[in-house]
Amino acid sequence: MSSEHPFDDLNILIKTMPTASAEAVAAVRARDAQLTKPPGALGRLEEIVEHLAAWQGKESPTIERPTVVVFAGNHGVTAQGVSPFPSSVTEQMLKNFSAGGAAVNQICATWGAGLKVFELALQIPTKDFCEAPAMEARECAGTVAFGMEAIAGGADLLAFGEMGIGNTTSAAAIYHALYGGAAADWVGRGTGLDDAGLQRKISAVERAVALHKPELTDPWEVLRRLGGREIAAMAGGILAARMERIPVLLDGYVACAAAAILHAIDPSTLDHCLAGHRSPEGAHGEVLRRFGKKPLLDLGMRLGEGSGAALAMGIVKAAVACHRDMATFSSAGVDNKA
Ligand SMILES: O=C(O)c1ccc[n+]([C@@H]2O[C@H](COP(=O)([O-])O)[C@@H](O)[C@H]2O)c1
Ligand SMILES: Cc1cc2nc[nH]c2cc1C
Repeated sequence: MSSEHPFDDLNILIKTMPTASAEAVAAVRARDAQLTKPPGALGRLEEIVEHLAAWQGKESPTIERPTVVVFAGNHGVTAQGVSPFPSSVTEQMLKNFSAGGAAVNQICATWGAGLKVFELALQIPTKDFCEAPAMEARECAGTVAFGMEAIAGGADLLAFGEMGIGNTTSAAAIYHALYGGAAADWVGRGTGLDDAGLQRKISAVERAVALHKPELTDPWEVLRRLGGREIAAMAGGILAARMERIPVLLDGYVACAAAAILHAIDPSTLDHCLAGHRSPEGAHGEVLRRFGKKPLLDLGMRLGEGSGAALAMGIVKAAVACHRDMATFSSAGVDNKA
């Protein structure tokens, strides 16, 4: 980050993003027409392969190193009584990820996907954004940059996930700041708040957005004031994936708050992303609608940790396997339609 304003380099990078390969999509469509099935019969699996080809820039897309990257952070806003779980769970879950005991470990193992987990200064929670900006500008931009570095390792499909007690309050505040309406439109029960807790959470989001409103002129400022480190790092990861032409599967309600920051800067920043799933938390469905993305899965999952996107990796792998390995009408001696 060499520029005067910590986010200037990111804005410049966004202006140089690669675009989709129309040639690769045309090649996929040509092969698809020869495969032993009625045209269009694999439905969205066909669109998935076109998406991968467009963004990998490959006529024959590959999923050899699917990887889930999870970032973890702690949140000062938990002081407002907005989560039923204590902040200690964030670090304890990191140990659980390392030991292979979390849900996302099992889902990744099922598909042979890699899992990388990064903790972001868990001992120093972000500031309570009901009282002050969550992060300093350099800290926030530096964490976005950390997220960009974290994708190194040769992945050909990425999903970004998070762990952070209190972070559904941060995500709700980001959505309320970006999209307006009432705080209650964007707030859900997170890990299972009761009615009184839900009212505290709505009040916290209302007060935070009202406090910061005059300064929320730029989406990066929304991230800095109302976000968390894991949300900043996911935004960096999504952006770096785009620069490396790696398609991304978006996870749930919290992961999409990172995507929403990028989308507010320039909607085309999410063109390389598919929505992995829809979480029942808050208004995730409405957020995906604003992105113009239809989720691959809708299984009532509201866990976070990248689990919904990780599960959708299996669908994506199957789509690629069909495209790559199905026989053609001529190779299998199957009569094509007249
Ligand atoms: O991503 C989602 O759709 C989602 C919905 C509800 C909860 N979570 C997870 O639950 C944690 C935050 O919940 P909370 O109630 O502490 O704000 C955090 O670790 C998230 O990964 C995640
Ligand atoms: C136990 C637990 C596991 C999680 N995984 C992601 N968020 C979580 C929140 C809790 C509380």
